[in-house]
Amino acid sequence: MTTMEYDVIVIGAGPVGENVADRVVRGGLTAAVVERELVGGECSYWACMPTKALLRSASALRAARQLPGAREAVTGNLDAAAVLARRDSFASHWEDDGQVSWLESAGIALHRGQGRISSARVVEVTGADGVTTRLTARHAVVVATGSSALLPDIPGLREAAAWSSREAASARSVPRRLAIIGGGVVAAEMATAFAALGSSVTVLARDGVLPSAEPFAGELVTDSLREAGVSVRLGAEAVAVRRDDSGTVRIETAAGDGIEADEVLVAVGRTPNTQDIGLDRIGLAPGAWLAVDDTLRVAGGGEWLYAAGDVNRRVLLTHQGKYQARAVGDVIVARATGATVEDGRWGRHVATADERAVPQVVFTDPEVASVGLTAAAAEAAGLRTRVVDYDLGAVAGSTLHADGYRGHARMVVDEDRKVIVGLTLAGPDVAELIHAATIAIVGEVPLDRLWHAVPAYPTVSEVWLRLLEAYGR
Ligand SMILES: Cc1cc2nc3c(=O)[nH]c(=O)nc-3n(C[C@H](O)[C@H](O)[C@H](O)COP(=O)(O)OP(=O)(O)OC[C@H]3O[C@@H](n4cnc5c(N)ncnc54)[C@H](O)[C@@H]3O)c2cc1C
Ligand SMILES: NC(=O)c1ccc[n+]([C@@H]2O[C@H](COP(=O)([O-])OP(=O)(O)OC[C@H]3O[C@@H](n4cnc5c(N)ncnc54)[C@H](O)[C@@H]3O)[C@@H](O)[C@H]2O)c1
Repeated sequence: MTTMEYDVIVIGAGPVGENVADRVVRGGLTAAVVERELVGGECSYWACMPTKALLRSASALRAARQLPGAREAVTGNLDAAAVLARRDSFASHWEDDGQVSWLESAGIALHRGQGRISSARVVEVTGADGVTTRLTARHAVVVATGSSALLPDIPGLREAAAWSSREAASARSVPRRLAIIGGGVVAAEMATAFAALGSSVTVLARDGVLPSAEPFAGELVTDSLREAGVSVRLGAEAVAVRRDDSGTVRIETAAGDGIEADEVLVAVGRTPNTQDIGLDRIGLAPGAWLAVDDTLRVAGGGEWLYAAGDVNRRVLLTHQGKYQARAVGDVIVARATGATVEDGRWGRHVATADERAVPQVVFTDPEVASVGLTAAAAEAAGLRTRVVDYDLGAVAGSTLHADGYRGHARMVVDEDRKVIVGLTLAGPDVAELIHAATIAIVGEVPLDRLWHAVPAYPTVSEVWLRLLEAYGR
């Protein structure tokens, strides 16, 4: 068996693994990434990029239709084939040569195949040809293997060839009828996308729509899905699924209803890609999420083992995973070179923003942009809070932005420290507004000082002033 040695070995070349490797190479170490599918991972080919491409054209069309003058210029409907073609290009036609070239230019070695840890600091890579190469790491092994769609234990689901988010994101055509099991982020975004593309969509949202967001966000998205013709069944639970000989899928609910569809998408969360990566060889449980400390070192895994991105379950988002990648890359370099490790709160080598300052944008209609804690999460965390709500449609900038602009804003204030701990905006085009709130939360900017951060007139950002006025000085 061929053996090769590097300073750092990263298993998984998704957005997180690529960034870990880049960071350690920039720090002067050598690095190899191991990838069994496409360099770029879930995000590039089956998640963030293709799904946002599926949503964007419909969003632009909606925006034009909300404006007299522009509305009259829109003469047709969404061209589904053109949307799918644009999506194909954003998924790089499911080819990774562009990302492989980037790895080469960054000085990162690539080993294609399934990576498995065989002992401390040793990873064996089995390629498609069955040939195994042994890689040894002088300093660290980083698990960045990501996650896969969870298939719940509903009888008949597997046999019915249910779609996961992968099949939805890479769909070759638009099903006439699409049923979706789940009400979270994937379900809400894909219901929005496929309804706009022409599917007749039914959502079985057992636990509600966007249940982890502020309640008003889920309510606004539910209303708009229903206006778009989607059947949103709150509280409905699928208990059996069957595809008949004609290809029709029949879903039975706990309440005894039957729903027919041409495809069924299951979107009920994720499971870690740790089943077959050799965890049993080092005393860890295969198939489990990998718990890590703030420097991303795996609990019980030895000082050489780290895990970053989805696989450690801290936050299942690309931008947070890449933030972890920068921290873990830098801390590996620091430990390898004997430099000081800055692992205090907000230190260079920790991912503490994961705790309380995570931004997320859900690209539904309306968009839901949030950062930090919801009112309920802040209360559960024991904070003494005050919640301030404001009608986003009443801001001058919003009325200009679109006729009939509908939206809502909520600010959660920690009353003991007089700082914002959470902010949620739901409304058309709010995605680009959320970073101001992230800065306010991470910077722990006191409300008294925020009064001096004056939003420009007439923008939607004036909601900041309105929220402060509603809070009072
Ligand atoms: C439908 C959908 C839409 C999403 N949209 C967004 C969004 O808009 N914004 C956002 O921030 N996040 C979004 N996410 C989440 C985002 O996709 C993930 O957080 C992100 O991909 C995690 O990156 P990662 O590198 O940790 O894992 P992954 O992207 O899953 O990459 C892991 C890589 O490791 C490889 N691998 C696994 N095991 C092995 C092994 N043993 N050997 C070799 N290679 C291996 C895999 O093939 C894969 O390439 C979305 C997720 C889904 C499902
Ligand atoms: N725009 C974005 O940022 C974006 C978009 C898509 C996905 N993502 C990421 O991908 C991850 C996965 O998304 P997801 O939507 O699969 O998970 P999710 O955790 O957002 O939602 C899953 C939903 O399914 C429900 N559920 C669980 N088991 C169920 C069952 N047996 N039957 C019916 N409902 C059930 C849960 O209550 C939950 O509401 C998310 O954590 C998210 O971070 C992000």
